[in-house]
Amino acid sequence: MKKYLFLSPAKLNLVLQVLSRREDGYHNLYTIFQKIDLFDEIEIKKGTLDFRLDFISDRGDIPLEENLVYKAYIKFKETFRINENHHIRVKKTIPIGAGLGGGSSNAATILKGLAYIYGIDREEPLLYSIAKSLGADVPFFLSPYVAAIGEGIGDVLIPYPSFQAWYLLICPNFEISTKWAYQNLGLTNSKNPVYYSTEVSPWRHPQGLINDFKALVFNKFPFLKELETKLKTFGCCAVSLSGTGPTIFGIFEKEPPFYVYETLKRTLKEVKVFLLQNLE
Ligand SMILES: C[C@](O)(CO)[C@H](O)COP(=O)(O)OP(=O)(O)OC[C@H]1O[C@@H](n2ccc(N)nc2=O)[C@H](O)[C@@H]1O
Ligand SMILES: Nc1ncnc2c1ncn2[C@@H]1O[C@H](COP(=O)(O)OP(=O)(O)OP(=O)(O)O)[C@@H](O)[C@H]1O
Repeated sequence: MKKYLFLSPAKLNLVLQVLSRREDGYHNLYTIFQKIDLFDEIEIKKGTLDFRLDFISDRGDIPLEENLVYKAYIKFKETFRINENHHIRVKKTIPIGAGLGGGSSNAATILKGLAYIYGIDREEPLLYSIAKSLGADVPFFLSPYVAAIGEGIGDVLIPYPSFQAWYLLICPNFEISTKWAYQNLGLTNSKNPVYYSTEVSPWRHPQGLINDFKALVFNKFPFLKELETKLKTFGCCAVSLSGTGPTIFGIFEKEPPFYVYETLKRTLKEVKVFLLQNLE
């Protein structure tokens, strides 16, 4: 029985602008995605007698039918007519519902992993269609890009440079529903995006790191605004919210901020703190 191990990375939205509402209930975006070195582990055992999913997470289980790993697995098997069974083990490290795209990344890793195992080209358009049907963030994780501009619902990808940085993440231990955030944004008019050049990092851009969910989310959870203010006092060159939150990240360009990391870990309660880098 053959066993394969895959890493499923998290993302940050360095920039997230919501431009217009669409007929299908989704929104058109201009976002900058960045993959970072925080990973879930996914092990796939091929040719087992039955199917099994072991989901190891400190937040408890997710009902099988709702798990994006299972959804991706079933869609892959149906599309490519695979009859074999598998045992899948997912070890979560990426906090769930944190704005880090963990579920979307797991789905894309299952698609990429099974494509590898069954010799299907990673560029196969059917893989992209499955990815899009699973969620707006999944195509980015399926793509080979470590950083990309996402347009459309986030699925139209243009490669973007992966600028070197240290990312200090603070992840409060509650979830923010993405659906709730989009529904409560109250977007009435369409707008044009602020475009970011590839010449300088987005945090060196004159407009800084725009995230259109900040006002909504900070208003509902003032604790996040406090975290942002605290991070700024530690001398990072920019601070923002990832996705619809609740993760707040600070950027340090030159030295790894070990002291700040240790201080925040020691003094903040009910949060997880990570010191990470961009994938290259
Ligand atoms: C917040 C982000 O993570 C930023 O990258 C994404 O925009 C959300 O991506 P996702 O979690 O993969 O989103 P999905 O699972 O496809 O959609 C969850 C809900 O978010 C809303 N949604 C999502 C993406 C988008 N471009 N417009 C939306 O309005 C929809 O109400 C949808 O019902
Ligand atoms: N394998 C999975 N890992 C994490 N969450 C999953 C998974 N499968 C389903 N989910 C569900 O998806 C929801 C969003 O989880 P996820 O960790 O992807 O959130 P997120 O990082 O906020 O996503 P995004 O930034 O894409 O909006 C959770 O409420 C969770 O129950």
